[in-house]
Amino acid sequence: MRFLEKAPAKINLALDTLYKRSDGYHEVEMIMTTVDLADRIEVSPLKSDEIRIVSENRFVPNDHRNLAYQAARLIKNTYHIRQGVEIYIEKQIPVAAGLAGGSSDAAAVLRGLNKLWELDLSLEQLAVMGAEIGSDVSFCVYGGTALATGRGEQIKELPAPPPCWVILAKPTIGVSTQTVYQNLNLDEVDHPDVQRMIQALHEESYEGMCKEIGNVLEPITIQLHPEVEQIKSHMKEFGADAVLMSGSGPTVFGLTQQETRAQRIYNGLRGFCDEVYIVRMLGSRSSLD
Ligand SMILES: C[C@@](CO)(OP(=O)(O)O)[C@H](O)COP(=O)(O)OP(=O)(O)OC[C@H]1O[C@@H](n2ccc(N)nc2=O)[C@H](O)[C@@H]1O
Ligand SMILES: Nc1ncnc2c1ncn2[C@@H]1O[C@H](COP(=O)(O)OP(=O)(O)O)[C@@H](O)[C@H]1O
Repeated sequence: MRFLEKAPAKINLALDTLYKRSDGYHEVEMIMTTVDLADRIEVSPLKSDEIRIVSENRFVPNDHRNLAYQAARLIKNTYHIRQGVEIYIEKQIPVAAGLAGGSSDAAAVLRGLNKLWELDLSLEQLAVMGAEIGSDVSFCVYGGTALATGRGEQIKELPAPPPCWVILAKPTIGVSTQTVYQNLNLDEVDHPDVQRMIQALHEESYEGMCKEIGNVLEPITIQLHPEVEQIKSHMKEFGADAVLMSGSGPTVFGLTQQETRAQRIYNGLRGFCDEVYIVRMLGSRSSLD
């Protein structure tokens, strides 16, 4: 018996940091939503008692460094499972992009192994386990749209954003989340208004959502990698209604409600950037079923 799970990428519509905690993490307020660019995860039982990672993507580690491996090890040890598992990862999400690819793979493994080993755990229980692997894994267990607080692991469901096209453009640089956070000076932060973004989502206001997007990590990554600013400028020139970097970057996303304009932005950006995608927001949690 094998189980297939979709592992969608996320974007941060808002990312605010409140203060640095004594454990070294930042207390955050983030509005996250999944998009239909997804890895495909397949979990199947092995006769030998081992965790085997299989992926054709050369940027994805096939050992304990893989977040999918860590998820399998955690659930296996917690519930004293003696059976081994092969985890096949078909990678579609660019790696180290600010799109939570690794976190979403880990979340998909938790969901998949819950089924394979008939553990009958709730999403809440899986999300608590996910937080041990990384700050974004809990959100990825649920998918959909949510307010994430704490260091990112406290999840509160929000209404789906108004329908629109999302153009993703990833420059050919990798960004370390840790480095970006290390360079953040909390005294110089221009805070987005997360409450007004939540209100815009409740009001189903596309204009409100575009107005309130903001990410305190964006200026840090731009300072380290000025090409992010260039991509932002191009997206605006080609007609995106709102443009923001996702997470710690370097992927930039642009929003539009018009399909022809989305295509124009996509075509225009392909001249500057190798990895460009047109996607839709998945909206609500049920899209993972
Ligand atoms: C910034 C965000 C926004 O969605 O996304 P990405 O750019 O990684 O996609 C995430 O919160 C990233 O989550 P994740 O990638 O799971 O990070 P973790 O492994 O937990 O943390 C990596 C490092 O980032 C810093 N970190 C992370 C989260 C947080 N709230 N405060 C922090 O200071 C810490 O230095 C930590 O050691
Ligand atoms: N399953 C995985 N897919 C992608 N990257 C992974 C995975 N497991 C571990 N990693 C490592 O995690 C780091 C961050 O990757 P990723 O999750 O794609 O980015 P981000 O945290 O920016 O959203 C990379 O350096 C990569 O080597």
